Amino acid sequence: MPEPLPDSAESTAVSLVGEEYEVEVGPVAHGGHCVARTAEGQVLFVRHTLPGERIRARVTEGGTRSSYLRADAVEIIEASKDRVPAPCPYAGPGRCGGCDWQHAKPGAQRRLKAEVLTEQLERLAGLTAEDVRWDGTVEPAPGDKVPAGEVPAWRTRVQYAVDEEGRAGLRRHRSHEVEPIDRCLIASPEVTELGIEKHAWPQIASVDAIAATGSNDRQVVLTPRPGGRLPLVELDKPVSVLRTGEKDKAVHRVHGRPYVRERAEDRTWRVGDGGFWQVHPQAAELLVDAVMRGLTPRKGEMALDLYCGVGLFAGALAERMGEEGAVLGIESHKRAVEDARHNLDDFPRVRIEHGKVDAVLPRTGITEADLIVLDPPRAGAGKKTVQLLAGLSPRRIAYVACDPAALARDLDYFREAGYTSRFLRAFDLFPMTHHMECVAILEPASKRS
Ligand SMILES: C[S@@+](CC[C@H](N)C(=O)[O-])C[C@H]1O[C@@H](n2cnc3c(N)ncnc32)[C@H](O)[C@@H]1O
Repeated sequence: MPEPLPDSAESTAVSLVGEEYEVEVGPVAHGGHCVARTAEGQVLFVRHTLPGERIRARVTEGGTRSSYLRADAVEIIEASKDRVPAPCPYAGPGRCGGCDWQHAKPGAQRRLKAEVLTEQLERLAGLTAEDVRWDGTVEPAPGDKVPAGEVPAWRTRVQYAVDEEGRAGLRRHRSHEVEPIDRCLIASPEVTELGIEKHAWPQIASVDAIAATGSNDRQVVLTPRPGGRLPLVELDKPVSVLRTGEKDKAVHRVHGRPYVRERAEDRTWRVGDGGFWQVHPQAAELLVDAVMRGLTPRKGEMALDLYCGVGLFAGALAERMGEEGAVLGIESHKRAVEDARHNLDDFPRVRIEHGKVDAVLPRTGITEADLIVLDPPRAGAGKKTVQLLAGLSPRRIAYVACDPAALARDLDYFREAGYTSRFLRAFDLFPMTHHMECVAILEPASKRS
């Protein structure tokens, strides 16, 4: 007999966790799952399946009164032609939550992501691929083509969780539980070489492993368990070690450099304290190229790089706009601001301001900009920021987005504010997962007509 849901607002709701339903699987949905319906009409979001399959789904979350249930495909009755045996031994119902599409052919993964982007644009913004001038494809990163049955090893940063016994692994889907692993197939060879999985990590809650692209810098950031002391770290390769503070969450140097040096655009980028840098080794170059092709910066222009991290797009813009050009970057992470200033100190007309975009931008007194790049975190920029940006009357805007839902919402705000898409491109910079990266180039709607 199903148990009552302990955390349900509905006192009469009955948990359906563990119940099984034989269902026909419908379309893919944002988040790495597909939509199905029980015979009673209740919506299921099912992982480990593909559109068109007939499966047995086992409920993992939800009850009789839930607006939807989450489930895993535990038996594939009729398989999709896009299905392959998952190359990773840790993928599957109840196992590692890191990848979503281990069981799908690479081309099919990109089609699924394209369907998700299409659906999000349509449902959240009423936009078609034609409206945003997108060719409907998700482009693979060059170099990610691997023989059938193999997996591109792209992840240059991996956050390992550590279980009670000190074993490194990855978190199970929507869980704090750890799936101990011997090796992550999508980790880059340089991360794998560190041998994090081979070591015991007593008193540690998580280990962030970073292998820089284009330099030999390797780093681990350790987060101790409450009251835990740091173990002596001796890894297979020389690494710098940082530690996250228990109370303040500040990052402290244990040994080695407090930063790694990444290479992109023929420059070296210092990234400190485990701060943001694109995870796929080709992402920085690929995104800069897409953004610059879209913006076509001219000598002497004035540009903004918002949510600028360590200054990647600011540097690329400054390089192209020459000595007369000027760039203002805005970034909320203090250490990233210091790094951006350091990385771009050879450009006298680049200024980096510290703080949140919507608070700092009005204070700068800037009333016009020629070009804007914005690369916000997953939540997107939001209506207020979009209105601020449109008010600066840029001739073009490059929106770099890691979440298709936030992109769709913000494109809708931009449309309201008079900016439409000149083109949109989507990139598969997170193979085997449901994530993707998009670049939308916007211009005043008046230009388009
Ligand atoms: C997706 S990263 C982009 C970084 C950079 N453009 C790059 O490609 O390396 C987003 C950045 O925005 C910063 N951030 C988050 N919220 C912010 C806000 N409200 N205002 C300014 N920066 C913010 C984060 O610290 C992070 O560095």
